[in-house]
Amino acid sequence: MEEEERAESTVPSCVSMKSDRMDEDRAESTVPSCVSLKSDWSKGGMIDFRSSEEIERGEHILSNWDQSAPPGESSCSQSGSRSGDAEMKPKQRGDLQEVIEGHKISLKRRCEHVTEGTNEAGSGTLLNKIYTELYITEGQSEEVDTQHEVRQLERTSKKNIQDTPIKCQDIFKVLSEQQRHIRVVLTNGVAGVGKTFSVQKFSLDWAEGLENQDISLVLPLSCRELNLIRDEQHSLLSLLHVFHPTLQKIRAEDLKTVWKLLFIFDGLDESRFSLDFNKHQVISDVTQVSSVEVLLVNLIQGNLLPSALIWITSRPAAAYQIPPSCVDRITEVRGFTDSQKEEYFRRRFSDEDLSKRIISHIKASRSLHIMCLIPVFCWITAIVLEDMMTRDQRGELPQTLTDLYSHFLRVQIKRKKQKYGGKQRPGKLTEDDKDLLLKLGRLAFEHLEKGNIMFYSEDLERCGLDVSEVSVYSGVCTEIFKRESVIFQKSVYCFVHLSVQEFLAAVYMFHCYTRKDTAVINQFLKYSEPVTSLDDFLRRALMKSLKSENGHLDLFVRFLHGLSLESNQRILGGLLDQTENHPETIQKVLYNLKEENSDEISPDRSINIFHCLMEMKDQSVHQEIQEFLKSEKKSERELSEIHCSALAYLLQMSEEVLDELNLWQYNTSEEGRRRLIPAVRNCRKVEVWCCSLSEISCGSLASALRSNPSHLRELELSHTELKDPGVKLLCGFLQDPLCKLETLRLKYCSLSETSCDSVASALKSNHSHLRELDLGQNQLQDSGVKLLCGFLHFPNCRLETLSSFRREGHTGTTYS
Ligand SMILES: Nc1ncnc2c1ncn2[C@@H]1O[C@H](COP(=O)(O)OP(=O)(O)OP(=O)(O)O)[C@@H](O)[C@H]1O
Repeated sequence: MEEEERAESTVPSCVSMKSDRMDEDRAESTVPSCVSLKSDWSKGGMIDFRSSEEIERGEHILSNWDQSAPPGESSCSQSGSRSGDAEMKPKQRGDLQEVIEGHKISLKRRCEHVTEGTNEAGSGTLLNKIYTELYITEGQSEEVDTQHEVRQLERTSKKNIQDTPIKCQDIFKVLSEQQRHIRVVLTNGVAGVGKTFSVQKFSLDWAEGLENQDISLVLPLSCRELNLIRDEQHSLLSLLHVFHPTLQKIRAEDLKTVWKLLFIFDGLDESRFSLDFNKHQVISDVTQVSSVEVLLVNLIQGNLLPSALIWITSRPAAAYQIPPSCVDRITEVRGFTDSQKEEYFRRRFSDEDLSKRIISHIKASRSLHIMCLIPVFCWITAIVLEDMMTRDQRGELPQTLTDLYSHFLRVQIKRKKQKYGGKQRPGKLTEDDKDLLLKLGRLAFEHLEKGNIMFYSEDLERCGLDVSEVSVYSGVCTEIFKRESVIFQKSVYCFVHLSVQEFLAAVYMFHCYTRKDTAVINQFLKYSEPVTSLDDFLRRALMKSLKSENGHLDLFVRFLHGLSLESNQRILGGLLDQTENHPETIQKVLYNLKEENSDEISPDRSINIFHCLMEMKDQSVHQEIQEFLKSEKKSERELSEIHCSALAYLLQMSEEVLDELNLWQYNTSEEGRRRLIPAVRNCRKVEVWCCSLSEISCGSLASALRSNPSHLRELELSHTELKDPGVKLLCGFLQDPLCKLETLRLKYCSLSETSCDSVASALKSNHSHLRELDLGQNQLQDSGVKLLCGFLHFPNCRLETLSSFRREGHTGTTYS
C-alpha cells in the first residue's frame, strides 16, 4: 500500500489539470484502506468494517464475474474471459477485488476536486458542487472540419430540433432497438466545451458507486500524458501500471478475466500520435510490447481485449483519425443550453443577486451570450463580471471579446498583487510583470504559429522564461498559464484555453509593433517592405490570417484589431505602449476592413473581417444589414462585399431557417455573391447558378452543405463550372444519412463520367431522398449514363426524374 502511494505521487492524475494531488493525500486518511477491504472480502462471516454501500459495490463486481455474458456482446469478446474466470481461485478473486476497490478509491480522489486553472494546494473546488449538466447529443451536428473552433461554436449555438440528447452517464447504454452493443464511443466537442469535465464526472460517478456499476474497471488515460511516453515501447499491461499505479498488482490474466473494462482516451487532439488503421502490427496479447500508437489502434479495432469498452474524446479537427467503421456511437458535447448557462452562474455564486445581475448582463450582450455556450467562456466571464460588479465599478461592462480578455488579464494581475502586495499604483503593472507577461506572449505567439498548445520546460527557456519564475507565477496567476501535469518529473504547460493563448499572442505582437521590432514583425508577415503605419500593419496581419488554411490566426487577428483601440490598451494598465491613436488612423483601419476584397479568400474566412470590425466597436455594417433585412425592396439595395459577409453571418446564425437563398436576388458583385455561401447552412432551397466557383468557394459550399443535411431540399448549381472535383467534394453531403435533398440540378457544370460515378456511389451508400437529378448538358458519355442507370435499379432509389440529355451528343437519357 505504501509503495503504491509513493509510486502514485510521481505520476499525474488521469485528469490532472482538474485534480489536486495535495488534496488526494489529505483525503487519504479518511478512506478505508485496501487492506481492510481485502480482509473483508476474503473473510466470509467475519465482522465487516465497510459501509453497506461499499459492500454493495464489492458484491456487484463479484457477481459480474459469476454472470454469463450480457446480451449483445460479441462472442469473441467473451471467449477469453469466461474460461479464465472459471479457473479463478477464490484467493485470486479476492486479490483482484481488492485491487479494484483500491483503484476506485484512488480514482475518486483524483476526480472529486477541480482546480480550474489554480494550482495552489487546497484550492480545488468539489466537482459535484460546480458541475452543471451539459448538452450532449448523439450524432454529429456539424461537419467535422478543421475550421477555427470559435467560428464553429458560433454556428453550433443553434439547437437543431432533430438532435437526440444523451446523458453523459448513458453513452454506453443501448437506447433504442436499432442499436447493437456499443463498444467504441467517440465524443467530439470544441475546445473548452466540457469533454474533460464529462470524463471526470463519469469516472467519479463510477468510483463513487453511483453510475455504470456494470463496468468493472474505468481506466482514464489522458492523451496529453500519453505523449510523454510516445517514444517508449510498452505493453498494454505496463501502460496501465505506469498511469494507474494502484493497478500494479493486476496481472495479464486479470485483464482478460474482468469482463468489462472501460478505457477512456481523453483529448485525442492533443496526442502527437499518428494512428494508422490500415497498416499496423496486430496485437492481441496484453503483454506484447509495442508503441502506444499501435496499442491504441489495436484496442480500438478490437484485436486487443475485444470486450473492452473504449471512449475517445477529441476536438472535431482530430476526430477524423478514427475510421467511422470502428465507432459504434458518436456523441457531441455541445456545451450549455440557455437554461444550463443560468444554472452554471447560479451554482457558481452563492450571492443570488450577483448571479442574477451577471445573467442579465450576458443575456443583454449577444456575443457574450453566444460565447457562454462554451463552459470555459462562462468561467472567464464569471471571473471578469464578478470582479467588475463587486467593486466600485463605473466603467462599461465588456461587450467585445478583446474587452473581456483584457479585463480577464487585468483581474489576474490584480489577484497577483493582492497575494504579494506591492507598492505600485493600482491598475499599473510593474516592469517585472510586464516582462513576464510579454515573454508568455512570445511563447503563446510562437507556438500559435506552429499550432502547438502544449509546451515543455525547454520551450519556456527558449522564450527567456525562467521555469521557477513561471512556477511562482503559475501559483498566483494560474488562470493565465498553468502547469498541466507532472509525469516522470517532466512538466507540461499550457494556457488555460486556446483563446487565452491567442489573446496573449496578440498582445505580444502588438507590443512588437509599438516597439518597432521589425525582425519579429517581418518574420511574421513574411514581407520585405517595412511596415509603415498601424493600418498597414493590421491590413497585412489580416491578409496573412485569411490565407491560413484552417483559420488558426482568426481569433488572434480579431484581438489584434481590438487592441488597437485606446480603450482596450488602457484596461491593460501600461502593458502596451499607447499607439498613434489619431482618429484618422482608426478610420483608415476601418476603411481597409470594409474594402478588403480578394477572390482568393474563402467565403467562410471572410466573415472574420466582419468580426474584426465588431472588435473595433464599429457597428455601422451590422446596423446597415439589420436595416436591409427589415427593408421591403431588398433587390434594389446595393450590397458591398463586407455587407455580404455580415449578411451571411447573420443568416447562418438566425433562429429561423431561410426558405430560399438565391444568390441572384442580391444586388452585389460576383465576389459579394460568393461571400454569401456560408448562409447555405441555414436554408431549405439554394440557387447558386451562373457563378464561377473557385476551388476555395467550392470547399466552402461543400462544408456549408455538410452542415445542413436536414433542412436542404433543393439545390440548383447549374452553370457553375463545378467540374468533377467540385462534384466529388459535394458528395460528402449526399452520403450523410441525414441528407433529405430531393432535387439536385447540375446542368452545364463541365462534368464527365467521373461525376456520374461519384454521384451514383454517394446515392447508393445511403437512403437517398433524391427525386430529381438533372445532369443535362455535360459530357457524361454512355459509360457515365450506364453508371447512373445502375443506381436506378438500386432498392434505395426513389428517383422520379433523371436527365442527362446532351443536345449534340449521343447520350439522351431522360427517365421519369
Ligand atoms: N459541466 C461543467 N460544469 C461546470 N463547468 C464546466 C463544465 N464543463 C466545463 N466546465 C468549465 O470549462 C472548463 C473547460 O472544460 P474542459 O477542460 O472539460 O473542456 P474540454 O472540452 O476538455 O477542452 P479541451 O479540448 O480544451 O481540452 C473547465 O475547466 C470548467 O471551468
